[in-house]
Amino acid sequence: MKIKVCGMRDPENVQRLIQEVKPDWIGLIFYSQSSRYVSADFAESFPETGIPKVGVFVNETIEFVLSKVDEFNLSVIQLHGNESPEYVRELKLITGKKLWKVVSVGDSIDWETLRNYVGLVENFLFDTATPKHGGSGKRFNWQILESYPFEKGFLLSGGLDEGSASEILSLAEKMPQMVGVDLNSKFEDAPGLKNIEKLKSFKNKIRP
Ligand SMILES: O=C(O)c1ccccc1NCC(=O)[C@H](O)[C@H](O)COP(=O)(O)O
Repeated sequence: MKIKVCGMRDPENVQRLIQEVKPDWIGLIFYSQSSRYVSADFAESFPETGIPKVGVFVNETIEFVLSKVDEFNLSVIQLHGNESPEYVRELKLITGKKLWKVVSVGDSIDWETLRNYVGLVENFLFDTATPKHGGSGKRFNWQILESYPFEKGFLLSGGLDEGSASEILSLAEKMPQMVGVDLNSKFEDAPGLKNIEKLKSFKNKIRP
């Protein structure tokens, strides 16, 4: 089970994360209305981690995404808005990067709508629907995922906390397509500042 820690931006906090937690991905949020927004000023102070960086974007222009891919040496582009399959196809052609499409989950999911993305993205990421797009700290009803009809991998997200570990492992047993989890606000002392002890404890539970 892979781990993405999202919403990082404090250089010292990033260093501790790399040394003590060693997640599989580090998420940087390029959505200006997020309290975890990574502005251009961070590019120079952001340490080179050796861990793949995932850039999170919400309905951005391709030019903006390209500029952040270059500035921050991003490995993965996470699309967290209403990006169409046509947009995703164009971005994939231009950047050649791995793309993750976020599915904002409310009461149900229309699997047919997702079918158009299957050949384009590396993974889906299921997160709780919220007007702020992400970082809500709220869980959705994971039972909805049990009818997931694709072989395509996905990450689970939305309000995951230390107490979620055993339920996550049970879900992963039922769903081999689940490649990882995305951790954010429930592991924070302040927006963009992660609690390293909580993350270590969660990682030990999920990958003892
Ligand atoms: O975290 C944010 O502030 C955010 C805002 C707008 C779009 C995406 C955002 N976060 C991206 C993520 O992938 C989060 O990890 C995901 O939404 C889960 O967050 P949480 O519910 O706090 O665990």
